[in-house]
Order: sequence, then C-alpha cells, then structure tokens
Amino acid sequence: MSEPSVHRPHAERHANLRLKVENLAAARGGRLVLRGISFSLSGGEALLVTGPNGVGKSTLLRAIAGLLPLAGGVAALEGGAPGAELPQQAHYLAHADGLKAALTVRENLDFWGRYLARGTEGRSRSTKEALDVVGLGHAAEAPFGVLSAGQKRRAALARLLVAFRPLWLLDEPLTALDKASRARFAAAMRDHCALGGLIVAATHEPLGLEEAAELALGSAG
Ligand SMILES: Nc1ncnc2c1ncn2[C@@H]1O[C@H](COP(=O)(O)OP(=O)(O)OP(=O)(O)O)[C@@H](O)[C@H]1O
Repeated sequence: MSEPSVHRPHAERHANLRLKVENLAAARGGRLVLRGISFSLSGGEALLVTGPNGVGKSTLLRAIAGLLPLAGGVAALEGGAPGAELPQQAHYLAHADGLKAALTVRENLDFWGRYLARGTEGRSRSTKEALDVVGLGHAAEAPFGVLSAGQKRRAALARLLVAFRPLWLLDEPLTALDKASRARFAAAMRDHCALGGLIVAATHEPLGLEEAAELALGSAG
C-alpha cells in the first residue's frame, strides 16, 4: 500500500535550509566557555543541547543567535531567504520571556506580529491562533505582568508563532509548563519541524521530540 501523499508547500520552501556550526568558540566574562563545537542541522530537524549547569548551553544558543560575538568558528544558516542574516531568520527564546508587563497578552503578540511577520504571510499565525495553540485564549486581554509563571511562558511561546522564522533557538522552553501545556507545545514544535523548520533547544528534560539528535556538552569548568 502506498503512503498517503501529504502536500507541504512550506516544507518544500525550507527543504534546503541548513544550519552549519563549525568549530565554534565562545567566551563569557573573558573566559572561554565553548570551543570546537561543530554540528549541522537540516530543515525539519531538531537538536537537543544537554549537559550540566554552567557548561555553556545558553551560551551556545546566544552565540548562534548573534547575541554574543564568536570567539572563533562559524554559525550560518544556508539556503534561507536571499540576503537575510541568520538572526533575521531565527527566534531566540531566552529564560526571560521578553514581553511587556503593562501590555495585554494580545497587545504584546500583536506588536511582535506586526514587527516581525512582514513577508511571512501564510506562514505566520494570527494572535488568536497562536494563543489557541498554547491554550491561552482566555487570557488574551490580561496584562502580561499579572499572568502566572506558566502562563507567561505560554505567552512567550506564542510569540514564536505570530511571526514565522525557520530557526527556533529555545532555552529551556518547557520551564514552568504544566503537563497539558508541555504536550501542546511539543505538538507545536513537531509541526514546526514538519513544515521544514529547525529547532535547537537547550534542555534538562525530554521535550517530546523523539527524532531529535542530541549534543551533549561536557562537564562544566
Ligand atoms: N555574563 C556573564 N559573565 C560572566 N560569566 C558568565 C556570564 N554568563 C554566563 N557566564 C558563565 O558562563 C558559563 C556558561 O553559562 P551558561 O549560562 O551558558 O550555562 P548553561 O549550560 O546554560 O547552564 P544552566 O544549565 O544552568 O542554564 C557559566 O560558568 C556561567 O557562570
């Protein structure tokens, strides 16, 4: 019996994407934290970065995102939008949620959608759709600052959806999430990969991405 044919136009659009990290080195506070890090990831793939506290997982994500100058090596996204640098094609989700406390959840996401989604129509979700994905539709009109820790994290995850960017760099994305929210976001990550997106996630726990490769960083210095 033949496999059902699933047409995924966006997956085709991102099929040639490749994140290449070669011999990357990065320093914090003048101390070399990472050296000789090499891997490559193709559209549709996910990589889990694991290792003990302080080993450099967040440092690696920040270096790839362009938020930290490389002390050596290269991080590049090949095959993406012509002329676009890696940071313009990536979402970086840090430990901090990056949303404004005084604005409502909807206002925050509308802002990010307007600011980042230009040119990604058809691949970006509306604020309402993104909030439904993370199960936060009921809190759309609440100021972000009054949300619980898990609700804040869910709003931050919705930010990934309102402006399509092929590369997601996620630092402990499931922090503070309850079981149902974890399952929902795991499904959103799988959808992102099914559309040809790439995910690099620093994590101390399984994320529900069974096919993901693992980069285990060595013991902290
Ligand atoms: N701004 C900074 N100035 C100086 N040192 C820093 C700075 N940020 C991080 N470091 C150090 O760099 C090292 C790597 O930190 P990093 O946050 O990348 O670790 P991590 O693997 O993500 O840890 P965790 O699992 O605790 O989140 C640690 O020793 C940390 O103390």
